[in-house]
Amino acid sequence: MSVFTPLERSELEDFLAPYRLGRLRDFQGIAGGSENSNFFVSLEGGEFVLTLVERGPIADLPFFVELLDVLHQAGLPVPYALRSEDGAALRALAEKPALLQPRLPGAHVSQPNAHHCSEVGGLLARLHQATRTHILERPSDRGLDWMLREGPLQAVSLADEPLALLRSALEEAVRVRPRVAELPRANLHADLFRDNVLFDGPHLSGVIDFYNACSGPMLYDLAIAVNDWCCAADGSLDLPRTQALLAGYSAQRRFTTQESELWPAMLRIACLRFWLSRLIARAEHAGREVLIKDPDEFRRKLEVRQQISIALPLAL
Ligand SMILES: Nc1ncnc2c1ncn2[C@@H]1O[C@H](COP(=O)(O)OP(=O)(O)O)[C@@H](O)[C@H]1O
Ligand SMILES: N[C@@H](CCOP(=O)(O)O)C(=O)O
Repeated sequence: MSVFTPLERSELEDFLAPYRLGRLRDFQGIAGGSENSNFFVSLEGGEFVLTLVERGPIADLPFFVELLDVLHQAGLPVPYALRSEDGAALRALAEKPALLQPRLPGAHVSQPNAHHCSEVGGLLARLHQATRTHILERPSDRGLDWMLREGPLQAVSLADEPLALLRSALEEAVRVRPRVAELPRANLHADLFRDNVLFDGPHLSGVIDFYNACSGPMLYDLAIAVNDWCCAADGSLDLPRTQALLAGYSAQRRFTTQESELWPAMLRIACLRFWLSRLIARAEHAGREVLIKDPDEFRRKLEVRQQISIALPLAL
């Protein structure tokens, strides 16, 4: 599923005129994506992506626009919102909030190697460094409070074995919460999976889909990325890719002792977050034509994260 709101050429032309980017050459709906309607838009003035925001935290769109401006100004390859001639970043099309952004080059990498992971680690550290001194506050709507609220609700539909795993993950989340609150913070992407990163050859050329972005502990963002980019087929951590991602990150920001101590727990918390959100999405969208991601992928990852043998590299 991809385009929830089809567009007529004439309404798109009217919408695009105030950007002063020349005539519309072509446009097409983008097949990937599951939340919003996205279109590749080719104009005389260049290549763009139009997003119609269909769901999610619509009231927080000004936060996303501001964060992407900050990251763009810091030189990160992100899709900031273009302004129309009267300065508007957020406009409306087909009665939906609409944003026009530059189209970033590159393609998704489904089977990353250690080099890709090193680039992702470096990018994530730059994102954190660019925001940590002036954090734009936005609590995550999928943070620890949410996990502790949703976890017990999902528990009722689980068999004994996954239920025991879920209970122990929730108990750990309660135990470590006060220490997590003390970790160094910044703005987080909070969903830095392979399908949100573009590579142009070996070069990381884009990071997209900031709709989970929030403020919070940097270690959480790192755990989310490692859990997607550095896994073997059975969900366990692949040593060369994990070390490469951590080294790419720590080349730009040193880890603290507290982060090192909480690293194993944080990897499990990051599994819990996506296990729960996928369980909820599966129940909500059953039978509908919406991409449903497998919750059991993160149950398996959580199972194999009970023992963590790869430590955070600490500077001597
Ligand atoms: N700025 C961009 N530049 C290039 N491709 C993009 C851009 N924004 C989105 N895309 C493409 O559109 C797809 C869906 O975008 P995404 O933001 O993940 O949608 P959704 O919010 O619906 O999940 C991406 O996988 C990517 O291929
Ligand atoms: N990358 C996630 C999807 C994004 O999370 P959501 O809570 O916004 O649906 C995944 O692979 O599950």
